[in-house]
Amino acid sequence: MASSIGSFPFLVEPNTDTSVLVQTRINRPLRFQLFAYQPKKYAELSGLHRSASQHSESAGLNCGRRRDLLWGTKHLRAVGKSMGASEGNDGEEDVLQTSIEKSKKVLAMQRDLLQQIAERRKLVSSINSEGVLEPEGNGKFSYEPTDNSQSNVSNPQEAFVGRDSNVESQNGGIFLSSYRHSNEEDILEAPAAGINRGFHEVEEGNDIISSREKAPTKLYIKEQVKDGRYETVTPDTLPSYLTNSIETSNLKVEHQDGMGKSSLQKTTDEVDNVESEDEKSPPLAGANVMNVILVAAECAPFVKTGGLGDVAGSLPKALARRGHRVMVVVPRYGNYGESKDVGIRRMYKVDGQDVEVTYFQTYIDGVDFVFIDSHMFRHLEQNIYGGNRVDILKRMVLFCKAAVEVPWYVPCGGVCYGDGNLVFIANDWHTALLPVYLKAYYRDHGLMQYTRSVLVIHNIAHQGRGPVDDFSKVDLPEHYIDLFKLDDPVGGEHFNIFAAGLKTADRVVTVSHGYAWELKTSEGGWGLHGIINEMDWKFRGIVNGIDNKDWNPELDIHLTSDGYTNYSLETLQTGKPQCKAALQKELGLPVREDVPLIGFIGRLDHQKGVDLIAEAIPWIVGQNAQLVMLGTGRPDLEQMLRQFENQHRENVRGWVGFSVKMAHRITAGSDILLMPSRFEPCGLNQLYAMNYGTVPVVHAVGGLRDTVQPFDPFQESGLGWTFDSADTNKLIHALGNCLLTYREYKKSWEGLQRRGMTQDLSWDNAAQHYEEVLVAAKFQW
Ligand SMILES: Nc1ncnc2c1ncn2[C@@H]1O[C@H](COP(=O)(O)OP(=O)(O)O[C@H]2O[C@H](CO)[C@@H](O)[C@H](O)[C@H]2O)[C@@H](O)[C@H]1O
Repeated sequence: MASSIGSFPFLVEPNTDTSVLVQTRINRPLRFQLFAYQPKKYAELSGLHRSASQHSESAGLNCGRRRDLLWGTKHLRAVGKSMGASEGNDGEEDVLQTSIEKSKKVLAMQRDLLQQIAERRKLVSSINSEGVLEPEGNGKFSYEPTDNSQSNVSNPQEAFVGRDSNVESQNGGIFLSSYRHSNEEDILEAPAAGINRGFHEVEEGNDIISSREKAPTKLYIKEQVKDGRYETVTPDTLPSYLTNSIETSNLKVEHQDGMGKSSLQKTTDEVDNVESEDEKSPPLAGANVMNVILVAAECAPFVKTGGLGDVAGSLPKALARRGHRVMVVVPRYGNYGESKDVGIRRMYKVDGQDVEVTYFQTYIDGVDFVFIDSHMFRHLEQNIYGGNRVDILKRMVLFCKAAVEVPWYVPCGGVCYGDGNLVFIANDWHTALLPVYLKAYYRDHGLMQYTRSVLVIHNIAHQGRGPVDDFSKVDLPEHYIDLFKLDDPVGGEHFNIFAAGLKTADRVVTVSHGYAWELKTSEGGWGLHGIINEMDWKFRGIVNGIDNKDWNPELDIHLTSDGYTNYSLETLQTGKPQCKAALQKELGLPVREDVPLIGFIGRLDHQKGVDLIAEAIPWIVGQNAQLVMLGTGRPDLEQMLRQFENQHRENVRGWVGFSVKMAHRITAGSDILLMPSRFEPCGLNQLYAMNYGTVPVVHAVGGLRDTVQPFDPFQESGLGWTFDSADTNKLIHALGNCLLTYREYKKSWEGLQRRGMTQDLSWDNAAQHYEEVLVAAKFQW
C-alpha cells in the first residue's frame, strides 16, 4: 500500500544526498549560538538551525515540531521506498540491508555534525567570554557581541521560555516549560525520539531554537535536593520572566507529584548536560531512534506472574540503552511506591459504562513507566488475571483504550510522547486490541498516521477467545467483526482477540525462531496458524534476552544473605557449592555436596510438563538425587507438588507459591534445571540457569531448542541435555546422561557450566533485532 512519493509535495527527492545538505547547512555563518537569545534576529538568518534541525531530525536525533517531524518521517519513508521498502517480501532483506547501510552513513554524518557543533560551541564560548551577557533591569537579556549590536531580545520569554510556560494540553495534560512551543498553533508538541539527547526546541515563528541555545539558563537554574525532593533554586539576579517560569515549574512539581523528582531531574539534567552531550557518542540506534511504548498486562518488578513480566521489564531498558525514548504502560494493580499521580483524568466507555482512569508515572533506568489506574484493576495484585472471561475482557478493553492515548495525555519528563515517530509494542492477547483500536479509532480517521504497532506473541495458547457476542464488548464499528471471527475445530465459530491483533498489527514478533516455525503448524498454532502463515511477511522470531542486572550471580541481591553468596566465573567452584548448601539448608534437605540437586521453576500447568516430572520422581529419588520444585497454578498440580514432598521428604521439596527470591536461590543453588515443557515459546529459566552455571535438561521445543545446544562429549561442546518428545522415558534418558556426567566427568561438567556462563544472553542483542522490526513497521505504509 505504498503511496507515491509525489503525493507529498514537500518531500525531498529520495535520492537527495543528505550529506550535501548537512555540509551546506552547517557551513552557514557562525551566528548559531550568538543569536540564541535573539529569536527575531535569528529568524532573519533564516533556517540555519532549522535546517540543521531538520537534518538531525531526519536522522532521527532531533525533536522538531510537527511539520518538521512529518518532513523527517516522510523523508525517511521516501528513502525507505527508494530502497524498495514497500516492494514486497522478496526485496525485504535487501531493503533491510540497504537501510542498515543508509543508517550507518547517516550516523557518520551525525557524528560529523555533532563535531562541527562542538567546535562552533567552543568558538562561541570564547566569543562569549569576550562579550557581555547579563540581564538588564527590565528582565531582558542584552547580549553585546563584539561584532553585532542589534541583539536585544524584545520578548525573551517567548524566545526561549515559551509564551505561556505552563501550557495545558488540549486535554488537561500539563507540560513543563522550555520545551517546544508553537506560536502558530499554541500547542506544545511532543518531541520525536531523541528528547533525552538534549535537542529540545522552542519555536518562534518559523524558527526553531534548540535548548542548546538556551545555555544562559544554566547560569541561573540549579537543582538542590531538599527533604528528599528536587527543588529548583533561583539566585536573586534572575530576570523576572525566568523567575516566573521557574516558579511555575516548582508549582508543577508540587501540584504534579507524578512528574516530580525524576521528571524534573531529567528535564534539568538535560539542560545541564547539553554541553557534555556534544562529547557523547550518538545513540546506538543512530538514525532509527524513535519513541517506543511497550504495553503489557504485567511488568517486573512491579507485577509479574511469568515470563511476560520479565520481558516487559527488561526489553524496554535495552531499547532505551540504544537511544530510543521508551515507555512501558501497565495496569496499576497495586501501589507501586515510586510512581506518582500525574493528575490527569480520563473517562472511557467499557461495555456501555463510563470508567474513570488516572495515570501514575515514574522514570527508572532510562524508561518511563506509566501505570493506568482504575477501580477495575485495583485489588487484583494477587490475581491479575482473576475473574471470569468477561471481567478480564472488560479490563483489557479499558486498558487498551487508555494505553493507546497515553502518548497524547501523559507527560513524561514534562513532555508527552506524541504520535509521530511512535511505535507501540503490544504483548499477547491481553493487549492485542491495541493495534485494532489504533486502526479503528485513529488511523481510519486520518489520526496517528505515523504511529505503528508491533504485536509480540509470548504464548499462543491464550487467545482471548469467547462467543461471537463478545464483539459487542469491544466497542468497535460493525465491519470490524470479521477481524475477530475465527472458525476452527476447537472453538467452532468464535470471537478471537489475538486473531484480530495479528491481522491488524504492522509487524508481529514471537520470542524464538523455533516457536516462530511451530506457530505456523497446525499443532503449534492453536488455530491461528492459518492467519500466521498468511501474514508470514510481517512475522519474525527474536529470542528473548535476560536482564543482566537482575539475573546475574555476581550481583543477585537474593544471594547476599542466609548463607548464599554472589559468585562469578572465577569463583564458581566455591560460590556455587555455597549456594547449593544454603539452599539445601533453607529447604531442610540433607546438606550434601555430592548429591545432584535438580530444580524446577514455573507455572504449574500442562504447558510446563509438570506431570512428566511427576512420573519420573520415583526414578529421580532412586538415583539419590534431590529435587526442588517451585510453582503456582492449577490446584491439582499444586496439590501434586505437596504430595511429592510428603512422599519423599528426604529428597523432594515442593514449594507452592510465587517467590522471586526462591526462584533466584533455586537457580543459583541447583546443579541442574529441568524444563520438560510441552511447548515453550522461548523460556527464560533455562537462560537464567545457564547464566548461573546451572545445567539445563530440556524438551527440545520452541525457544528451548534454540537456546540449549545439546552436549557433545566428543567435541566438549554444548550447553545441556535435550530430549525430543514430551515423554517421561525420554526425560529420564536425558537426565540419566546428565547425572552420569555430573558424577563421573567433572571436567566436562565444568565446561558445560562455563560455556553457559560465558554466553552473551543479554537483551542488547535482541533489542537490536527488535529495532529492525520497529524500523520495518515505521516504514510500513
Ligand atoms: N512460582 C514462581 N515463583 C517465582 N517466580 C516464578 C514462579 N513461576 C515462574 N516464575 C518466574 O516467571 C518467569 C517464567 O518465565 P518463562 O519464560 O519460563 O515462562 P512463561 O511461560 O511464564 O512465559 C511466556 O513468555 C515468556 C516471555 O516471552 C516466554 O519465555 C515463555 O516461553 C512463555 O511461555 C521466570 O522469571 C520464572 O523465574
